[in-house]
Amino acid sequence: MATQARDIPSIDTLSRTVSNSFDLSSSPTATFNSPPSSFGGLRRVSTKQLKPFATQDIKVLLLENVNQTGQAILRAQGYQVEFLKASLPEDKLIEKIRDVHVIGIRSKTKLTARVLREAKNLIVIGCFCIGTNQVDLKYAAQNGIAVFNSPFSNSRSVAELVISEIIALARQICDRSMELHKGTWNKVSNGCWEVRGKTLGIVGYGHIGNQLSVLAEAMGMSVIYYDVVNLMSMGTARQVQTLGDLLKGADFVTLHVPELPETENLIGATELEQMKTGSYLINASRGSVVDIPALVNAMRKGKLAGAALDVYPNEPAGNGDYFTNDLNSWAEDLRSLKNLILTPHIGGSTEEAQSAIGVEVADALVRYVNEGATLGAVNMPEVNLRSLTMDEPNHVRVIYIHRNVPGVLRKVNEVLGDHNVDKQMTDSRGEVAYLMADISNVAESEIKDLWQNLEDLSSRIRTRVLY
Ligand SMILES: NC(=O)C1=CN([C@@H]2O[C@H](COP(=O)(O)OP(=O)(O)OC[C@H]3O[C@@H](n4cnc5c(N)ncnc54)[C@H](O)[C@@H]3O)[C@@H](O)[C@H]2O)C=CC1
Ligand SMILES: O=C(O)CCC(=O)C(=O)O
Repeated sequence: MATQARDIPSIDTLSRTVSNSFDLSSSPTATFNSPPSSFGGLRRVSTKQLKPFATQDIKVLLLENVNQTGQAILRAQGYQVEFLKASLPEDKLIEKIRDVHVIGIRSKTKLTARVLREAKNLIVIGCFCIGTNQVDLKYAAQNGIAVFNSPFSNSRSVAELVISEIIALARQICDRSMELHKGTWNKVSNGCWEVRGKTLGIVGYGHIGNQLSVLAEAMGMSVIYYDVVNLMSMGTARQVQTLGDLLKGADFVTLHVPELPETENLIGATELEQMKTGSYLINASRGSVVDIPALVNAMRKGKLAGAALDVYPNEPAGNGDYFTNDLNSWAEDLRSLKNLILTPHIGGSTEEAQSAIGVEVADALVRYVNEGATLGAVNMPEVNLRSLTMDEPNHVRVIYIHRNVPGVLRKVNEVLGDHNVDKQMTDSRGEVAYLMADISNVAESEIKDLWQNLEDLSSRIRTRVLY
């Protein structure tokens, strides 16, 4: 287990001053941590803003043009926020990540074990997107770094892009438009179809697949779907038992699965061969899901009448003229194909989605940094306690992320034992467990010892004491 840098500053800087207090209506944590109904309804209390360090010492690095809404929330906390429009190459990322407590990324930045090993101060990662395949989630958890994402704020945007592509492919709109841009009038109906009455096959019937299902039926399409789990159908959609059944039955096949070892090249030469002649393929999931040379082949042979790709195995770090063979060896082949829509990973790129994602992920980061709450984390157990209040001035919140091995709780409670444990919650996820306890009557002079005693336990991954 790598040794992490310590979260806690010297006792001299451990001030008990609560410089910002909020009442229930203005606290950034109020809606999240309001007392449960078992506490007798909503009591108007002043929640205490907890501090692991002075908030202005928290360094945040935001990459990939994270939306302004997210930046504003983080800056309002007083954190130091550095914002960059593009992602960084690995060497530059390693240089920068050494210094920061929080990093915000989108789908491009790869937070591998090699990068995270250098991130000695990092406590939390915010993926301002749905996919988290770009982060080594296991390594992060084993090293006490929580990861948050936005599980559905851009689902609708992706579904709407796909709907537009279904019609655009059926009518060859992009080719006609490109021709006319070049001055050529080409009025044809050959190979152009209505979508009404056609069958849409959805692979991966999650948040995006569901939205798409409803929209497609509203246009008069029949919907079939394939998923590795049994799921309730929307409307009159029908789940099929195998991918082969879906490929054989659909006029349009659209992919909405996560990037996993099992989904790599999910659609290759064999699967393309199973599709109906003259059908269409759409991929707005991840570039690894389709074997692109096999797709080029299927299109050249006329097996497919068209395709739309939004995602690619290698994507550029930022905007510019990068869609060439230097990045992906088959880029020129793709560019030469007819009725092939190529978009630069914009499925989730709408004002609505990006602004909602900015708020959702930034809020989760603030809750985690300031209060230790892991609700919504994708790699840690979900743990939360109601907020400490201003009526509890000598309370501290202990967060102990540890290896999930027998006997830890006994040892932790021995350390906490001289104090009153007001509330405590612990949960585990695989090899990692997360304990949160609010303890009372802690003198300022005791905080550092408390922290040190927990750090000295052999099961420790990371200790934070918020006060
Ligand atoms: N192009 C873009 O801008 C965007 C792309 N995405 C991608 O779309 C993916 C799907 O997003 P959501 O619908 O929100 O995810 P989700 O998690 O709600 O749904 C994914 C579904 O795929 C199923 N699945 C997993 N492995 C499968 C397999 N081997 N075969 C068939 N089904 C399988 C799951 O059971 C689940 O129902 C994301 O993981 C992300 O990679 C997401 C948002 C934007
Ligand atoms: O907007 C982005 O950068 C990524 C969108 C995406 O692929 C996701 O949300 O998983």
